[in-house]
Amino acid sequence: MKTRDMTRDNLTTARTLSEALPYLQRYDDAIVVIKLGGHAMGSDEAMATFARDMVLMRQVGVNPVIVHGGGPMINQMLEKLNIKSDFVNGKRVTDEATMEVVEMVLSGRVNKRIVQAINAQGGKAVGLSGKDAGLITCVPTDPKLGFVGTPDKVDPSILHTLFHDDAIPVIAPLGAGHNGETFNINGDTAAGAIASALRADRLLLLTDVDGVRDGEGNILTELTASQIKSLTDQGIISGGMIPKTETALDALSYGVRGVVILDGRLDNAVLLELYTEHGSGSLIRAG
Ligand SMILES: Nc1ncnc2c1ncn2[C@@H]1O[C@H](COP(=O)(O)OP(=O)(O)O)[C@@H](O)[C@H]1O
Ligand SMILES: CC(=O)N[C@@H](CCC(=O)OP(=O)(O)O)C(=O)O
Repeated sequence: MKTRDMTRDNLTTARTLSEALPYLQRYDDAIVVIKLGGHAMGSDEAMATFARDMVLMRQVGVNPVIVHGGGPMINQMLEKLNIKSDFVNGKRVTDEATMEVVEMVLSGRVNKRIVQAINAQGGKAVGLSGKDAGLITCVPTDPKLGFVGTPDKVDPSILHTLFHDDAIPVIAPLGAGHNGETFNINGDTAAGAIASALRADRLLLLTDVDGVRDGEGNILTELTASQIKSLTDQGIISGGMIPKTETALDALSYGVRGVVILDGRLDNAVLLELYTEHGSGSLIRAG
């Protein structure tokens, strides 16, 4: 994507959609999948800025698809209900009671907060989960993780219908099982599966760090598959960063053009990545 005289300054000082719009080149029918992690969801003001960016992208012809997380919000609700929760390699061990809470929190409060924020900015957001319209069908990831699912089949036809109708899909990371179960999918994994099925131009993983760090704590602005493997083997990539880098490599192997792991708490994080010369965060490309 090229920039038309877009700088960080004129983007972040634009107060209204119409002030920012002239700086954004049209990019018709590009598909950009954005994973908004729970840690990247900030105040109502930060959510409004994110929502404004989504509406701007749609206005210049891009089809944004938002896949959200909500791990911290699930934790809060589980705590209130006195349900203990453990993670293995960044994935929540999910029994039946936990699954119920995960679905209520993700498909309910978290999904609708994003939908409402986008609609308040003049967009037409539609909230759904992977269970709607056969979007994501799952198989169990590992019997030890309970109802944690790995996407087995993704049918993105509902997303094309929404694009055609000028709508912005907002997707909660849940999937249907082959036997009527509900599965909890790590948000990054769900975003990667959707980006792959859509052959997206970009997958952006928004989180609470400014990229992937090496052993000395420096941000790696570009990363290769072999660096990811070596950093993971050394334990430098750990916890919640594991599903992100795994997702990046999978998505690239399915034809997604590039994956960026970046700080979603920055103002205009998505537009700065897509429209400024240097972008931000860690870019992972094929090859
Ligand atoms: N090498 C690394 N570089 C950067 N962050 C890392 C690394 N290894 C582990 N992390 C951790 O991964 C976290 C991001 O994952 P997670 O908490 O699951 O985010 P989100 O909720 O946004 O999906 C960071 O806050 C950081 O603590
Ligand atoms: C299987 C699994 O771990 N699912 C996640 C789904 C939410 C998520 O991914 O949220 P973040 O992106 O905010 O971390 C969970 O239960 O927390």
